[in-house]
Amino acid sequence: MEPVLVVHGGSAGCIPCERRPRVRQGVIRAASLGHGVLRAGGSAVDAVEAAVAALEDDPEFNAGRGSVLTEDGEVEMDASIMDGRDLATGAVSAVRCISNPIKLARLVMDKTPHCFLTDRGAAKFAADMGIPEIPGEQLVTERSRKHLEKERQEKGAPNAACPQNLGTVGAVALDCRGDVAYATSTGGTVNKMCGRVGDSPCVGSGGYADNSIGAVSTTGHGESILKVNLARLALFHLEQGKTVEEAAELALGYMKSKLKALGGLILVSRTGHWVAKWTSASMPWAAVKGGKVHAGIDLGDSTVMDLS
Ligand SMILES: NC(=O)C[C@H](N)C(=O)O
Repeated sequence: MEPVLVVHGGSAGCIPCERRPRVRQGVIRAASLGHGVLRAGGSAVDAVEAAVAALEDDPEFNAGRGSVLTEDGEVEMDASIMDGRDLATGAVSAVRCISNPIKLARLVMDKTPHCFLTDRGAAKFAADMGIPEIPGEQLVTERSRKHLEKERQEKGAPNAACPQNLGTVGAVALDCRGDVAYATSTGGTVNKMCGRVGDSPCVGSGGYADNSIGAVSTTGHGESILKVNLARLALFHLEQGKTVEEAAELALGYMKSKLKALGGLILVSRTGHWVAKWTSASMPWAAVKGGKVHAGIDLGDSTVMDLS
């Protein structure tokens, strides 16, 4: 089976010109890294974890370092991962002071009888697993501080139709054995209440993976994505015989018509067809398949180059 790896860097409004090359490089680097895991014979789960961990380490994205801040000026992160072979899943929410929430979500999947740990319990589990605690400040960037400041001044309630929270990250993969997986990680929405949990750690909303259908990772207004179970909805349409493009369009279209909410998703089918689709102004994405890297940010700006 020809392996496929697709990543996204979050549905967004307009991305300022000076950031675009760094954002573009970030998604291409992560997709190439994840695809390298697949080429070396690694599993889809290992590949999506590696790709998302790379995006968490990149301060350009709203996940790990670079996460947006809560109303208290702190970083609280959510993440989830799923293995399409057996529907095994691991998720964490409201975690602080660790570099890679996606690695903790993976450990929840692999090492506990549970699917989802939160807050204090997740922190204790991280310590038990030997994950180093880092000062929360290390996750905070100048950009996220300014973003919170601006949001406080504007006192805007999160607007479903106008996503400004660039950067939730996600990956989907199909490996050489035909197994699929997804991973999604985020700092959530800027100025969110302490303890707010979004869609990203919720299986069925922030992502889904099932070997008999495919894998999907979503981004956008979390409360809306939760209400429509966006990830599972997209896979439902695929299961019903729609193409990956149609399934993505139908799921995002439903969320838009029902809730006036915008977002985006990446999807890979069990047969290796893939799509990156969004209804927001932009969504950085990159895909690697058959020696080619495809990437884009806005509608109609996608490029293809040889994998180096
Ligand atoms: N940008 C995002 O995708 C935000 C994320 N879906 C959340 O609401 O937590």
